[in-house]
Amino acid sequence: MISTELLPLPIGGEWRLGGGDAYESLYPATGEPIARLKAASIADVDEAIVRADKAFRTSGWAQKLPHERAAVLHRVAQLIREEAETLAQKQRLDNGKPINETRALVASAAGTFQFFAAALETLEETITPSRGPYVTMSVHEPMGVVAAITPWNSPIASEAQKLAPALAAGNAVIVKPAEVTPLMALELARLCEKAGVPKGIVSVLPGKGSLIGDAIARHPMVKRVSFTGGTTTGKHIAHIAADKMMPVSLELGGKSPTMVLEDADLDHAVNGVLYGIFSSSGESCIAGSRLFVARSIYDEFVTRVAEAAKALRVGDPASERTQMGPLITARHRESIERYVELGVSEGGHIRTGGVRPHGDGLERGYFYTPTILEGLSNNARISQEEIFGPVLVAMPFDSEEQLIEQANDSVYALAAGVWSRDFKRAWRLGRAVQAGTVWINTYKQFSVSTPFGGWRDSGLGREKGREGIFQYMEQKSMYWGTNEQPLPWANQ
Ligand SMILES: NC(=O)c1ccc[n+]([C@@H]2O[C@H](COP(=O)([O-])OP(=O)(O)OC[C@H]3O[C@@H](n4cnc5c(N)ncnc54)[C@H](O)[C@@H]3O)[C@@H](O)[C@H]2O)c1
Ligand SMILES: O=S(=O)(O)c1ccc(CO)cc1
Repeated sequence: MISTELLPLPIGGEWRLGGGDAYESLYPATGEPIARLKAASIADVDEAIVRADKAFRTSGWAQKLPHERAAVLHRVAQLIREEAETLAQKQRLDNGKPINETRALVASAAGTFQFFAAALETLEETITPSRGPYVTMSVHEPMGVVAAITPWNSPIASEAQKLAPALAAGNAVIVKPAEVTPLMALELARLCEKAGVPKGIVSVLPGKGSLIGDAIARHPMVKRVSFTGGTTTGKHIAHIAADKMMPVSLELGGKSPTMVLEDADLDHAVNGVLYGIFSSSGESCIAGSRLFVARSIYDEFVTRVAEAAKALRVGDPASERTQMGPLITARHRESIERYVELGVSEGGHIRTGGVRPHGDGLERGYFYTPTILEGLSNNARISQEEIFGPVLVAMPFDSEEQLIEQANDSVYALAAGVWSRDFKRAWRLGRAVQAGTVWINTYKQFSVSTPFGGWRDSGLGREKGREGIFQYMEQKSMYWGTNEQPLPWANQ
């Protein structure tokens, strides 16, 4: 247990208990409580937002010069690094990811603050070509109060990805973490305050999405929502945004194809396919959950992937040897089990996995074995719907045309992988596949300097990259008259 005390929340500049129901955050590896807190209430939502608006207008945060705000963000990055191990251990307890993964997430959060500090400090406004006796400039202003609504699968990284650019842009930020993983947002708010972000600029409101997330998105003072989560919730938020005429960015689900051609480096590809689907227990929006393999190498390749999947070390997230931890909740594991049953009822057969592992105390947590299904078409429901777990559907393909048609036959278009030694074929497929991110001879690599986002039901807008800061700014064009020449109606 991290603390037996109820954890206070930063609400409008004050750390106090939420006004909602008390609940416990559970360690997915054992089901034991690790923290207790009271969720935010609707009254907390209003208070946090009204105070955030005041802090935006009066605290001087928005008026700081870029290098001054950047210095504060650099301090946040430094504080994250100073507390990296404690944060990584807390993140492990909060969502059950193996410690090696949570260390990487914490490092990426620090890198994100550093990157957006640099993006802010080097941001240049534009002088546009003049078409008259004036100089025209395009400048950017902060929006006011913006909201970050995040999922449970990579909390510190998802939250830093929104908080850092939103703060860099000069806004006040309301963070709504997933109910089951509230700890990292609380830690980031604490570190922001310690680094010099004024009180009231960052509030954290954990609680039920349909209540607290919904109320935040609907609040008239919230000027933008940056949302990461499921497509159904994303569409709901898009409707709210349409009613308010509010810009919104949506990082949603995926069902990403990985394509292995007969000329691929098979050792490398086996490893890439495994990592693509089974790291983070498959609880990853960009999980490579549909595997297409050239028919001539299909049997050999899938046999190698299945053998390697069986050998993955599933277990204690605290151990550095562990490759796959538990799933987030018992309920989520049940949903994955139902999908696997559905796959079998649709005619698929389980090549490996499909069960809960036993021994070493694993029965206490929400563990599931790495699972591969075969014998299904790309039209099967489990080939089309996001499972968000360690379940791979393997399918052979006969031609590049058929491969592209099937890879693109999905409502999702978040990411894709191509494995081939032939540069021209890899290029052709990489260009033809519809996805926000394509990895060639690698998978699940991220860089904060590269834009990320999805097409179709996988989302709207892009996070990260230098342009990521513009999500949180309004654009303004300014015309400066340069001579005394009268306007057409002068003296009339
Ligand atoms: N594209 C990406 O970058 C990315 C990254 C990680 C996860 N995801 C997606 O996230 C999903 C898994 O996360 P999840 O189960 O937490 O998603 P979710 O949509 O259930 O919840 C995400 C967040 O939205 C809140 N929420 C839920 N209902 C809401 C409502 N009616 N109004 C406002 N807020 C609401 C939740 O409390 C949570 O904070 C998967 O679909 C995954 O693909 C996408
Ligand atoms: O793999 S995931 O944890 O789902 C994830 C989180 C954030 C991003 C965006 O950089 C991509 C993948």
